Amino acid sequence: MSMAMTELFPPHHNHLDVLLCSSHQLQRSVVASGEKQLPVEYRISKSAWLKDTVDPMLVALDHRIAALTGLDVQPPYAEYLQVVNYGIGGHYEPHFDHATSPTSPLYRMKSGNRVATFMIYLSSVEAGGATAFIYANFSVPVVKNAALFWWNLHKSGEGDGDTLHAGCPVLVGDKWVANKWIHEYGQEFRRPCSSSPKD
Ligand SMILES: O=C(O)CCC(=O)C(=O)O
Ligand SMILES: [Fe+2]
Repeated sequence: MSMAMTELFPPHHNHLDVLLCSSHQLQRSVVASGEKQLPVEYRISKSAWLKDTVDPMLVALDHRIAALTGLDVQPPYAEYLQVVNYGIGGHYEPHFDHATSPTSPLYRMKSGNRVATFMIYLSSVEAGGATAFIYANFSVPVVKNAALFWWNLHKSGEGDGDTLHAGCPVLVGDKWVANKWIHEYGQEFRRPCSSSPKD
């Protein structure tokens, strides 16, 4: 598994605060379960999906993500931005971002599986809330304006088990993140396939 961490904007810039205005759209988060999307006790947060048309900031953000990753993030090659808010005790237990079953609702976009995750921290927190990579054995603290990027799939298209990760419980504070999930289709010439299981 390879991962990159970047600073999307300098730490005290508030470019992304406009995304917090999505709060009126926030609803209890769901997860893909079989063919459905359901609220579950292992993901306690609220989230909202933001189309690029909501604010020009989102178009600029897409351009920044495309420049940093070299990937095509236009729909349907990537999902809309998902803004997530965790209160005290909010968490997301260990999971994969990619689909692990062929009947997953993640395939409804007809652009393949989630090849990569670009996750932005929109806030810091006073305590707790780190993103923990269970098998890779490290965790990333919540630092406002930092972003994480990782590949969920090997170049063969197989899921990478080392990407199992969790959002640890928030102990003090209010945690905001945004996810941009990038799909396999559209990236064929940007991240070519390989039949080697190691790539
Ligand atoms: O909140 C985090 O640190 C992780 C979030 C996450 O893994 C997800 O939304 O899929
Ligand atoms: Fe995740």
